[in-house]
Amino acid sequence: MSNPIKLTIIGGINKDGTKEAIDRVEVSPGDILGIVGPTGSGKSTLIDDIEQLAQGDTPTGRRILINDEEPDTKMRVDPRLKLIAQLSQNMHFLADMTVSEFLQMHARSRGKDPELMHKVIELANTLTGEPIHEDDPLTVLSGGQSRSLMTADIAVISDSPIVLIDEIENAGIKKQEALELLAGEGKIVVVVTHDPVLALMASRRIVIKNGGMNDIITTSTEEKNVGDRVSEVDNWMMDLREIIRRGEVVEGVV
Ligand SMILES: Nc1ncnc2c1ncn2[C@@H]1O[C@H](COP(=O)(O)OP(=O)(O)OP(=O)(O)O)[C@@H](O)[C@H]1O
Repeated sequence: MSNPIKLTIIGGINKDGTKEAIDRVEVSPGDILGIVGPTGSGKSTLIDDIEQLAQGDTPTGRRILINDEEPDTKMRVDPRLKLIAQLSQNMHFLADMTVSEFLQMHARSRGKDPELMHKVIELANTLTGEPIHEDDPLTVLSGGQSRSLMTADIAVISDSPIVLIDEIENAGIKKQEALELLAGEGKIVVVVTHDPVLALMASRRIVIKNGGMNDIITTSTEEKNVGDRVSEVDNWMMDLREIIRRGEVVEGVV
């Protein structure tokens, strides 16, 4: 498991240069934090600030603290320290190798047991309806398979304690399970989304307006229950899509 850390976002300025309403957000290991807001409001910009460990040197003027301290320069520039992993909608593999070769290589590069690849594939297959096989070439994986594999890879092999997720609405994966898997590993998960399954799984969500963190909403029990129901429907849709894709007949599921 990665070393658990605490993440703090110190507020900066809105697009018009005024101070943003929320001036401090603290996130603990295992927390899921949502980011919502209209198109163009500044959601991805907040994700970018976290990714870059901004220190007042981006247009927002925000600062990111790790364990209550300004991260040292090494942490900001050395990719091997890999504090942060990212998952996004447009995720495809370009490497000409098989799933098992890739996972073994990744495990070795992180000083881990290459046999962990079995666990990654097994977990990835709980997140997608289209099974992934060890010998599949990476380039033939569908979008859903790629994202499932990356999610399981981040959970099992990567040490990154923070995972940033930007819009995985049409992911083709069991989204609730994917987030639970990552947060269950003690990672901090920050997710930009309007998808009720994801937004309502977060314990809190930051509302972005005019470039700034305008509000922060704590998810109520009622919202959590709604989220669980939506997730069931979502998984059901995914299963149905898979049955239809395989050319089978939908029966006995109502
Ligand atoms: N606090 C800020 N100060 C100055 N510019 C900002 C600020 N926040 C966002 N911007 C700028 O506003 C534009 C839109 O931001 P961004 O792409 O983050 O929005 P978004 O909410 O992710 O949009 P979408 O929903 O379309 O993905 C960008 O050009 C970004 O640089």
